[in-house]
Amino acid sequence: MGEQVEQSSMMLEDREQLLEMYNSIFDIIYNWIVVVDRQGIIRMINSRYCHFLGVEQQEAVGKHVTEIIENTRMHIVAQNGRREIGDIQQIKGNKMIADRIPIYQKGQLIGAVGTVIFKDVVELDAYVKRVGHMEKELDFYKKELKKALGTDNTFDNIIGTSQALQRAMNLAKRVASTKSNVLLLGESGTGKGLFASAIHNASPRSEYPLIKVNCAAIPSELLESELFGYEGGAFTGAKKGGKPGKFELAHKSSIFLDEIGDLPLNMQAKLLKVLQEKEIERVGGVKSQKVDIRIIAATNRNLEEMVKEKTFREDLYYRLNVINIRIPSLRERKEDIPMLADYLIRKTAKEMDRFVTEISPAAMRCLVEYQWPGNIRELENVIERAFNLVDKEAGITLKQLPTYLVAEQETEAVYAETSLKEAVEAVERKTISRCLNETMGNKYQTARLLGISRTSLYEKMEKYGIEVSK
Ligand SMILES: Nc1ncnc2c1ncn2[C@@H]1O[C@H](COP(=O)(O)OP(=O)(O)OP(=O)(O)O)[C@@H](O)[C@H]1O
Repeated sequence: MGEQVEQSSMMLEDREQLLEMYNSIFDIIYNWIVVVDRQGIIRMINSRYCHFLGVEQQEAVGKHVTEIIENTRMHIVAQNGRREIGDIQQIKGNKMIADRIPIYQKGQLIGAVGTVIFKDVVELDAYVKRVGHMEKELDFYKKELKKALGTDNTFDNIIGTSQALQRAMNLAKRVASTKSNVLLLGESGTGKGLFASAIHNASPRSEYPLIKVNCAAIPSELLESELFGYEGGAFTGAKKGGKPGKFELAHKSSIFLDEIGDLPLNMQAKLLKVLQEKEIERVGGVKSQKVDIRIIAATNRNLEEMVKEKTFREDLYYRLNVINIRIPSLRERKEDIPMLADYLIRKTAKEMDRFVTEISPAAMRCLVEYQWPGNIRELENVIERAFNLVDKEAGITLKQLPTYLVAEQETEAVYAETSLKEAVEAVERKTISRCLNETMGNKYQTARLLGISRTSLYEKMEKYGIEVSK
């Protein structure tokens, strides 16, 4: 008996909770809703609808629906039990789309529920079109902005299958979705910027643009206002309304601090404060503001050494070094060079609107053997230069590669996999370059040393694209 009482009181409690929940939903729902009984008396009406009608909820409930809502047919539906969907109803000068649905309980008609979905059909239509158009436009500009900022790269743009690169990529992919700060280490031109974009674009923050700062490129006296922004009148020459800094712009996004090793000590302290307090204050400002940012830092310097030498703050180093990814140099992954060269040739051909797609085996061999101190950026430059020298739709050969690059190779290595003609040309090219170096660019002496006429030397220099540096 006691158990039964307990059970039914629990059921009652459940019902009350359920009712309370339905009431809340009814009230917060975006649509405007009214419920009438069979006599057309309003039993429920949500506050949004009341607000539009300009009546109080308590005032409306209990009144006949015709007293509260113009042109209503709710009392008719509550009588005849026939649903009306999509009826146009004029209320307070607005055209509304009204749905009126009879309510039955155990087969008995007990009233009706009515909803009004938007205040004006024409406006709704125009609104939907406008929003759709704006969304498309926004998407377009987001993409364009990313392209313009060079931040539209994803992991698909990182070329290379070598183990060394794949290891770095796998780690980067794993950490992309986390909130952790990332430190990218690697020589200049290895792709640190590319990795930073790819990590950001694979993260939940990718809706917002990646903000880039090259710490080495901004004069130290401007760095603070660049990073933190300033209030109007903060200093002479300050913009009237002030200017947001890069940290502020990176709110909810990621900030790429390139060349972090070049950040002066005073700015290191300020950056540390941002990381600890997650707040920034504009130069000349009085109040601080919260920022939610993820830091992706990069450097080609040895930060550990710098910490030892006390030129880089140890506490900042640990904060930034939560995850560090070392990007291998091109020398450490020579097997990626052919694939990279092909990719860059295709990319350059597209950018320059040219049909060059081929590279001779000797030229490719030369690229693979070279030491690439400037890494992929240097490879990009070499390919772009070759495009400027190559005949219209011909392929790239040794002739279009810079002398320093070809001269570095052992001639045997060059002609081991090439045609006799190319091998002869490679030897000629190399010999001429060497002689020109020896004679410090003196063409008369070079021609004599080589036993050829000066005209012939000029012709060959032009053929091989050899230039004498002044
Ligand atoms: N694995 C790769 N695949 C394709 N392109 C690459 C790759 N790595 C780098 N690049 C390209 O090489 C160029 C140099 O890369 P990036 O600027 O990212 O190097 P970095 O390490 O940031 O250089 P720095 O230290 O000088 O700023 C860029 O144009 C980039 O797109």
